[in-house]
Amino acid sequence: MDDQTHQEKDTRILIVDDEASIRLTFEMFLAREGYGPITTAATFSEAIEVINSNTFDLIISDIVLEGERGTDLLRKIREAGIECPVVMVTGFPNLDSAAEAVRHGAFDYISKPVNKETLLRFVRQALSHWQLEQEKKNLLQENEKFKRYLEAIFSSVRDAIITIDNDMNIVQLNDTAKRWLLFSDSADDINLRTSNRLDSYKNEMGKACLQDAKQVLANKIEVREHQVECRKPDGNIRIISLNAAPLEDGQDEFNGVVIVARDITLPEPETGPHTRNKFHGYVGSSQVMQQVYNLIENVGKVDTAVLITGESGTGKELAAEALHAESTRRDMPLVKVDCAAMPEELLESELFGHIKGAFTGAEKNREGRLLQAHNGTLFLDEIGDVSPRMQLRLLRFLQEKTFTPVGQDNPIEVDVRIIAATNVNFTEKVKDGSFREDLYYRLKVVEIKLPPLRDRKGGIPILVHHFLSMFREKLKRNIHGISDQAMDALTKYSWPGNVRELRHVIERACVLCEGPTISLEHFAEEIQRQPLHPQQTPPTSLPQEGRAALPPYISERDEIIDILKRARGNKSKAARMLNIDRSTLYRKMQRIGIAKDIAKAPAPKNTP
Ligand SMILES: Nc1ncnc2c1ncn2[C@@H]1O[C@H](COP(=O)(O)OP(=O)(O)OP(=O)(O)O)[C@@H](O)[C@H]1O
Repeated sequence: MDDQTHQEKDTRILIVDDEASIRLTFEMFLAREGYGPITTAATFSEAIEVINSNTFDLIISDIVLEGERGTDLLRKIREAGIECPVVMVTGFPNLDSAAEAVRHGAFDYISKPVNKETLLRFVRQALSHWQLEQEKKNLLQENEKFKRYLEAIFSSVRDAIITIDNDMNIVQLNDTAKRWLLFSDSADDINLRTSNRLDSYKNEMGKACLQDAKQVLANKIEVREHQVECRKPDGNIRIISLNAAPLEDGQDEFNGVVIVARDITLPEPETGPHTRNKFHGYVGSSQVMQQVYNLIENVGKVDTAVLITGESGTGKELAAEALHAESTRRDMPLVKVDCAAMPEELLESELFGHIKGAFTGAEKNREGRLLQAHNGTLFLDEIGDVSPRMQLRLLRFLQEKTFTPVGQDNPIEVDVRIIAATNVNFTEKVKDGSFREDLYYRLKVVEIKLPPLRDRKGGIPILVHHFLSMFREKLKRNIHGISDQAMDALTKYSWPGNVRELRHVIERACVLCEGPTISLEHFAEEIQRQPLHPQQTPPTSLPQEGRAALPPYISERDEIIDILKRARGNKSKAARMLNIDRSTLYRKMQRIGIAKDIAKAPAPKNTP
């Protein structure tokens, strides 16, 4: 340390000695070197008094003070919380007590007689030591403050943050991360169950973190936007997007991985507080899907016939599976028959069975599907297409609970629950006489109507993420997300093939996608075209009036703001232009965060 440093002003030194000559000499030596202000005290009590009312950078004290001991003074100094260095001055007979003073925290001791050079050398050393101590203390305080600041950020962000060392030990994780790793919304059990090994967390979040951490540790490069479905204990799923990056210190030392995860689940419109976004094989949380789930749950338990209606690909087979799973018959067989897939005679023996020799080619007895479904459920898909003769046979079975295999005389009694599905308009068929009205009512004791996907477009993002996760796993692709434009196109497309078509589109995109993000180019032309040619969008979307002047890739938010402006803030008119009802418009505005007064902004100049 440079001497000059301590010879500058404001080096406050206290000299305690009962010999006036020593006090004076020391003061003179030090003052000449530029130290100061210098205070002197002749007695123990005088020293205590000045120590209590001043601060010092250095105290030089005789070890013997007219009956009192310098070591007592040292004790008093430390008790008062004063940390500056204390140098003891001692004569030969007191060397032991001086050494003891050092053990109790004195910086050092100087043996008498003390010449100028020795004194100055000790003073320099003590002060530079003191300065180093002060710097260390300030640094520690700064570090402590910074740590607390980081901890505050760490615990107040809604994202989950986890840091992991090179051996997969969790170094730090915030409360959100704990909750997601433990699937618990209760903070109470967090501390009880947390482990510091990342691989001990076996839920989707834990597995995804582990996978990303391994990848970062192996390649030392970032993993971005890894999206996973995480199931909460209540059955709801959240879409979590993970970013994992190498944890490096300033010197390019690799210290592990930092993972930041964010819940990117998009709220579906019309969801309430007790909504489910997953039910058996279904994904979706719109109001209409809630009704479907509730109906399946309630009807599942009763043994009535159920008719499931809906366009192709809306999930009718899923409904049949869910109904069976909800029923008391769940451990018995669910037998499925696609009535449209075979001609009448084949269907008859498929359903009712036949005995050997019943017709040409019937070489042995065949057990029908009805018999196979005994005590279980028979799912008759595409029931709208069956012939009048088969309709009559089915009606008899529903009335009598018995059937007769082809070529047999004796009826067989079975206990089978019938679930039928159709994608044709039954009322038309009944009206034109191609389907028996009596059978229709027998089948339709309860009807479950599945909405086309174009009528519940809010459900598209969650389905997209669901299928993305599914095919990422299945095809072993490293796809992490989907671009906004691609998602926009998917939500604008009319989906004539409903969820099945969406599933195929995502599967195809995953096959074609070589990078981490699905984008427009991975879709067929008719889907890509959507945002650029809004007139291609389904009839339930914007009518021409609202669309004509909208730019390409317009978002739902821009679309609504634009229409609200055109309607000069009149929500009923805007809702009409958007082809939705007023309450849906309000909900959308609330969800997307459009302030009510935005609508009052002046209409664009080019609007009529
Ligand atoms: N809400 C949904 N969530 C997740 N997957 C769904 C949903 N609806 C349908 N699917 C999936 O879409 C595909 C088609 O569903 P399903 O076979 O049940 O439709 P369907 O109405 O019976 O069709 P079709 O009338 O053509 O037989 C299946 O892979 C099914 O798992």
